[in-house]
Amino acid sequence: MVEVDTGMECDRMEEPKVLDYSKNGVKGLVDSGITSIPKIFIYPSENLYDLKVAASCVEIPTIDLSNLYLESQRPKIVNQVKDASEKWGFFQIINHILPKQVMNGTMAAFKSCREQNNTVTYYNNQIPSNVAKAVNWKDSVRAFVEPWSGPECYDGIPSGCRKELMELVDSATRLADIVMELMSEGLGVEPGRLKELTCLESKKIRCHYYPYCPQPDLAMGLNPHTDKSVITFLMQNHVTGLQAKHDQEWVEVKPKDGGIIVNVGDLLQIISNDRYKSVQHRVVANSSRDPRISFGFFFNPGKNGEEDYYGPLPELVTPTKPALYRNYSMAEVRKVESISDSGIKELVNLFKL
Ligand SMILES: O=C(O)CCC(=O)C(=O)O
Ligand SMILES: [Fe+2]
Repeated sequence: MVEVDTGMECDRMEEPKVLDYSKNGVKGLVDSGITSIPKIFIYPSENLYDLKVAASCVEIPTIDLSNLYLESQRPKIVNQVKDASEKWGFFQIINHILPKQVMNGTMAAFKSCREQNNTVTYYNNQIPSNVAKAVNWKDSVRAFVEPWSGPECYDGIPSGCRKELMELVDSATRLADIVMELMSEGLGVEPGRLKELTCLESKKIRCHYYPYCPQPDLAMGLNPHTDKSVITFLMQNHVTGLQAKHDQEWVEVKPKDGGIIVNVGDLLQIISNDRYKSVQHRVVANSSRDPRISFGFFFNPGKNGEEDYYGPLPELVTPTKPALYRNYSMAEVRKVESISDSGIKELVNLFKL
């Protein structure tokens, strides 16, 4: 079963192929042998020009964490993280604490679950009609992990890879702690500052399966968006497709075995009072016969009360650099999230003063 909420007119949903799609996801359509894609996946022609933008040979920064605990090396690494977060909002870390066998093994387990059974519901775009250009060429599952939730929060994940994913989320959280320390130091505040704001406590997990697309120039794997999180970790298999926007160009994020892509979300742009930037990214439709697999781990503040306010860190607000955003509660963030999983700089625009 697939949940689709595109907010689009019904006539686009009336194609017979769409019925197949709702039974067994995008992968089901591909398995049925289609050679042309149903209309609901076709990007309107006025938006297609953007799909053609060639990525230049520029690459997102890669940061090697192997010498992190050598006192002489740490300032250099902090500086790299600061620079990448300010100028790119996107970087790849290597030689970190997550073993690549564990990451690759969990992605392989998810891939084989998608290919073997359909016992879970895959979701697709849940974005408002003014943003939804078309349904994305992918099948995804997700889990919301809150400080108060139990193991049932993983019920939406196929049982064949659930245990592996839960373990991976635990180790990724330990790594996020390290990355947030580096980012805090880069801002010139206490290393534990983001952790103290509970930014490691609430997590959203998305596992994506991007099947082969017979007409990749007409569809998108995932619409251009910025993440609403504080930070996001992305893991991807060997199939390319992810692109990040930098200097008005789409730059291909080349998969590195064992690498984890870190990106700044809207909430960190706000907390850092615009020092760090959330960055648009997208996934082009997969033209390779191999499916593209990716996991997104989104880290968010865990205090949800109407009275728990977040906003630019007071340490970063000065008479010459006043607060650029108002304070907000996570309840307000959740309201926006419940309407859209996607969108570009939605929270940044919403809380801007
Ligand atoms: O599949 C990817 O590499 C990107 C996923 C992503 O950006 C997201 O889920 O927000
Ligand atoms: Fe994203």
